[in-house]
Amino acid sequence: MTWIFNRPSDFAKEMVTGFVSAHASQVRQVPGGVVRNTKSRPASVAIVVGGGSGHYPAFCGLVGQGLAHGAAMGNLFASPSSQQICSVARAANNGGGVLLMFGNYAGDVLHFGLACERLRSEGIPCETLAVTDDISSASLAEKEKRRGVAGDLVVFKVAAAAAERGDSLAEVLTIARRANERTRTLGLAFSGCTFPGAEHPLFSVPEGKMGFGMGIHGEPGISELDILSSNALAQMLTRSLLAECPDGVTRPEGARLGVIINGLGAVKYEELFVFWHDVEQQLSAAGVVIADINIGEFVTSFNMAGMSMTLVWFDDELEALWQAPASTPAFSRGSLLPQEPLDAVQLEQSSVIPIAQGSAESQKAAVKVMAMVDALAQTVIAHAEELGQIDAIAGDGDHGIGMERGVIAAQLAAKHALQQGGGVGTLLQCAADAWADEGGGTSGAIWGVILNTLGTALGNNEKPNAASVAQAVTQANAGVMHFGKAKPGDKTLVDVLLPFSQALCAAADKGLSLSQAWHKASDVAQKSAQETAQLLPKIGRARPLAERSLGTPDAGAVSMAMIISAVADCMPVGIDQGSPREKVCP
Ligand SMILES: Nc1ncnc2c1ncn2[C@@H]1O[C@H](COP(=O)(O)OP(=O)(O)O)[C@@H](O)[C@H]1O
Ligand SMILES: O=C(COP(=O)(O)O)[C@@H](O)CO
Repeated sequence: MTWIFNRPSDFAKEMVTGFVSAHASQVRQVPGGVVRNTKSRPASVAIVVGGGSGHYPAFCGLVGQGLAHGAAMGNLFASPSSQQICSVARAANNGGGVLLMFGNYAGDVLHFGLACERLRSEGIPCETLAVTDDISSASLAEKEKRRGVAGDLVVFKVAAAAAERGDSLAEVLTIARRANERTRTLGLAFSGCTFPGAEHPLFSVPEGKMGFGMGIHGEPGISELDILSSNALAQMLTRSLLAECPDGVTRPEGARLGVIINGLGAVKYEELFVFWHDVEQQLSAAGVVIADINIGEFVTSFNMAGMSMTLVWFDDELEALWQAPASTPAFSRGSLLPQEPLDAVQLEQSSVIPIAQGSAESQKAAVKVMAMVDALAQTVIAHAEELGQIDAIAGDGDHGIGMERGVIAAQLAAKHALQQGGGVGTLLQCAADAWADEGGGTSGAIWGVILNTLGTALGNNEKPNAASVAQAVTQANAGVMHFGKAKPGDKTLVDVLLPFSQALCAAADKGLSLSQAWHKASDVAQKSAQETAQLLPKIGRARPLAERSLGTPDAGAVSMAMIISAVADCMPVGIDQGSPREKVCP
């Protein structure tokens, strides 16, 4: 459990504020995260890392000279939003472009990808790299699908040292990719983690067992085994890691390796030292050269009991960059002359965007849309625990928490837009940004896209009708598929949104009123959500354990259907009249 907190929902924000004030000589807070508080080499590439909170020292603890220039921080186990990432990247930019780096998680990939596009459109050269060191999360043949865990540190550090020596953005990206290619991690967990104020652990491991290969958000491992002695664990992890030599290395004998023994939260340093004593013997017996060893906490899983072991297969350049000096709140090596502190600068403030006024008709419709937002928020909040339980079957169990955070923020932002005279379009767009910002994770990014597209399509002039809503939902679905790359049948919310949009279009074509069309399409959505139980996930957190999810519907599909149904309940059938029309959707 978590012992020290105020309001659970304030935990991540208060943690960053406390961290910054404790390390003010090295870092300063900006909207969305932290940046170095010391001057950087002018025109050098800025390394901006990030991801969910709850993984300290990832990610804010790794900001400082010789390592990251900035860290974008989301809520607990939820990626930061693209707006938060852009804000940190702008503050960290030294004029040499920005490399965004993160672990390969769906939410991070979506939000950092979007941030990269935005930064480029602002004229800031930008690239992304998703770290993929966790060998338990996908086979070698599909290594681009692997998750990023403690290897994050290695890839961030190598890239930062290359940026520090003056490499261009393209050169930094190349060396970071090589570091990622040559870094492998394997971990395990003995018990789950419990968030502040939560009554139950987010995930758990059966008593006396260990989740071999369990991920840092509790993604179920490859297998559940009886707990072994340190010596047996060392044999198992060393053997598995050495079995995968990177390209260009034919055998472990003689290879120079960097080793990281990483505590995942509740395991003590003393235990890690016992484990290392056993690993060292295994590595020596295998004939490798132990070029460097780090033991401690580098990427954690909040208060989960577990540990991981990372091997970095050095070449001369990687080893030199890894060994280059660095000084951050949580990771230091060598000695560095402290850089001058940054001048007090005008930092980007969370921008207050003026609310575009809606026409009288659209403002009137916005009142109804507000009632729908209230209703969907109530539904999500009431079912948050159930959504988390569905997500925990093969995912990470945080779908309910993330959706709850998202809808509460969306509700507040929508109310503000309505009070300021916004029409339907503005109300939905404000709700979209707030949802993406506060919800984070994959669902935050996706719901941000959905509401933004609906808002843009419906605008602030006309009263929405069956045809305009059907077209808007069709565009929203296209946006989600383009952005998230999920296809029908991949077991995601697309398996509800697509048939829903098609049914809505068909009903609008027949001339049904908006409420009639929505009710009809809602029935299709409910059925489609249940049908996802028969699908195997091909994308997202649940993919590595696809079989476990067979028989259980997809969490995002279920919440999507719930929301559609809550909106339907706000539309009494038969009140507004429709009339036959031209074909509404392509
Ligand atoms: N690429 C994608 N496109 C659309 N929806 C997706 C995609 N990946 C995952 N999802 C949806 O997101 C849901 C999980 O949301 P959430 O819990 O916020 O994600 P995370 O896995 O980041 O914690 C899944 O149940 C699925 O419906
Ligand atoms: O904690 C994380 C959240 O990832 P999502 O994809 O948003 O669930 C991740 O940032 C850790 O690196």
